[in-house]
Amino acid sequence: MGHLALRGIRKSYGDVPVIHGVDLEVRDGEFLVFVGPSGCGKSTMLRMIAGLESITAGDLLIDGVRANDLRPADRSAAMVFQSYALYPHMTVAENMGFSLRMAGIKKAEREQVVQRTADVLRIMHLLPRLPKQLSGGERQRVAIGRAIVRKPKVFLFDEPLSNLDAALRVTMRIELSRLHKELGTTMIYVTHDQVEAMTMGDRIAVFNKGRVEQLGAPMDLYARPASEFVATFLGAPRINLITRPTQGASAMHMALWLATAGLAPANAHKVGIRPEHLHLRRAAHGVLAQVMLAEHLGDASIIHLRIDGVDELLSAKVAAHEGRVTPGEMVGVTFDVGDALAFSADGQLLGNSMLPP
Ligand SMILES: Nc1ncnc2c1ncn2[C@@H]1O[C@H](COP(=O)(O)OP(=O)(O)OP(=O)(O)O)[C@@H](O)[C@H]1O
Repeated sequence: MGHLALRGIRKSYGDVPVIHGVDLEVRDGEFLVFVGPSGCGKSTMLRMIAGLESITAGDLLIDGVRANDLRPADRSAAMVFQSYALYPHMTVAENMGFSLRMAGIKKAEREQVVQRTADVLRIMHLLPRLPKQLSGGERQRVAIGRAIVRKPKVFLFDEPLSNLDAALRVTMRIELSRLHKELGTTMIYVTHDQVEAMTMGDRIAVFNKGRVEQLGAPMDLYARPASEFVATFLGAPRINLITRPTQGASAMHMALWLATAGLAPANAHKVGIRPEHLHLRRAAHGVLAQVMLAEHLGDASIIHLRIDGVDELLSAKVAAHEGRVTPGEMVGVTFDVGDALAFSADGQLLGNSMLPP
């Protein structure tokens, strides 16, 4: 089992509160991602679960048992860090077996567990090596192996892939997802990378300034973000936000607002529309825009557009054939109003007049 309940968790450093009351259930066997911008408190939250930071107020329950005052070693939670923290003078096999040795497990049994774990992680060939003889990705696998041998109820990952290059990060993402399926152990994974969050999590908790802003399945959060903050944080390029035009706004700003916010509630302050929901047409169709920059990615293009009187550029993500435009060119922008999200002046998703129920 590996069920966690966080009830009203708060954390202050001295007089400074950094976690303002988090309530969260982590299901047994779930892969839960904590995501959010730098400084929002996700690492602090993870470290409180691990027992590396004290909990100022609230209750942490692991399988129904209050764990606030348990020592890290007694929580059955294994943490994997961004820096691998391997013992440099020990071989991979010794590193992986270290916690078992400390627990007084006999050599033969230790070796068996290490071999089996190395097999799962596909690092059998690395067992005799020293950490300095490993690549970054291999070191990270060993660090994970060292956590697995302890058979914890929950794995805690603190940005484990951020020291790896882009290609290796993709490979390790897939590896970790496979490992999660194979082990079926509860995992909590901290990252500021929304792609990792979207692709790895069964559910995502989006943190903002020491609070959980929204919790849910990745695609639900993407399609139905509770706030402007969540809408902006998930998705790259980021969602386009169009502010309600005030008196004296340009005709094109008015046209853009009416086109996107046609069905929005009367108190809509901003409308968001994702780049993949914008389409480019000839200038006579839709809202008139000028191409400022075209980024061709091969399979798709990101087109940055200026609309007369609108401060921020809009970005459109279109198929390569649709993206054959040149800077300076005038195009028409169209979209399906059903794809637009309306937000109130305080950034909350409004009504659902534009979304299917
Ligand atoms: N030991 C500490 N003493 C005082 N303040 C701290 C301490 N550790 C963290 N903080 C503060 O608590 C807040 C949350 O920090 P935390 O490291 O949890 O953020 P994070 O979301 O994990 O950010 P990052 O992605 O940059 O690691 C920050 O404002 C940080 O400055």
